[in-house]
Amino acid sequence: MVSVNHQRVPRKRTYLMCSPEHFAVEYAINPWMDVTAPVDTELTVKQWDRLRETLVQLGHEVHQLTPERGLPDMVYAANGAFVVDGAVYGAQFKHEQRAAEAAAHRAFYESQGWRFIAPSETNEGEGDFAYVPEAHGGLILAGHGFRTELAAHAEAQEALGRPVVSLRLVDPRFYHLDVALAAIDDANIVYFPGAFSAASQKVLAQLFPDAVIADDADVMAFGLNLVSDGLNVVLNSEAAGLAEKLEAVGYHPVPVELSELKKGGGSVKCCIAELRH
Ligand SMILES: CN(C)C(=N)NCCC[C@H](N)C(=O)O
Repeated sequence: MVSVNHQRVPRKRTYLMCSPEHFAVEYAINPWMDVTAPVDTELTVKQWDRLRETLVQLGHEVHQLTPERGLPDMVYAANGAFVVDGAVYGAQFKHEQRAAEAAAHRAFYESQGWRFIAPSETNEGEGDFAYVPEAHGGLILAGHGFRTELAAHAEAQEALGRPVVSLRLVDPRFYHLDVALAAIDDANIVYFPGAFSAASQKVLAQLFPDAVIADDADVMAFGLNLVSDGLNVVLNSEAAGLAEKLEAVGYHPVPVELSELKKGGGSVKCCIAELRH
């Protein structure tokens, strides 16, 4: 691949994470979860700590949500809400096993003085919503097909006052938008076209002609489940091919190992909610 000399500028972020001390695979609500596969809790906590330290070393602020016993998926903090311009659109989980997580997120945001909008439609927060602040004046990309209902996209638009572009996910392995698409800076994205319907692929190609296009190996390695500050892209260490593609266009890949959390069907992004003032 040809190396391009782009001047990428990082922007300091504020994140929310939730420690995996109660993480386990006790039920299977996505194709990646296998209740018979053992999880090493000590290693999970170690890998998660490393991820948190990586963000802090990159200069970001990381808040923590208190994990609750009996909510083994609470570590996937990105699913609890979607925050844009200081407003918080709360989650309403599809599966009852995760339903109680929504209240914990709401309590966090309300205790910190954020403007919280309670949802009446099923949606899984940043799992299915991404924000690209400088694309077309500030665009919300939203996934539906497996978890978040289409009606939640309209509700989010009313709650947050930004245009929402609905994208249909068609492959159950990529059941959340954030497995198949990520903002890599304030104006551009990386995505795996095969996760989307043909019409949604056309929409993405029209809106983001310069997007980085990921392949099968990238998405299967959970590479797109990343967080970026505009320069540094923190992503699963298994996604070496995607790291190379991003480096070739001027980003700085920061690989982290998250093998244990992949057993629950998530990686870097799922563990990190962005708090956007
Ligand atoms: C990248 N993804 C998919 C996320 N945003 N969240 C992971 C959620 C995993 C959880 N076991 C579940 O199935 O809900």
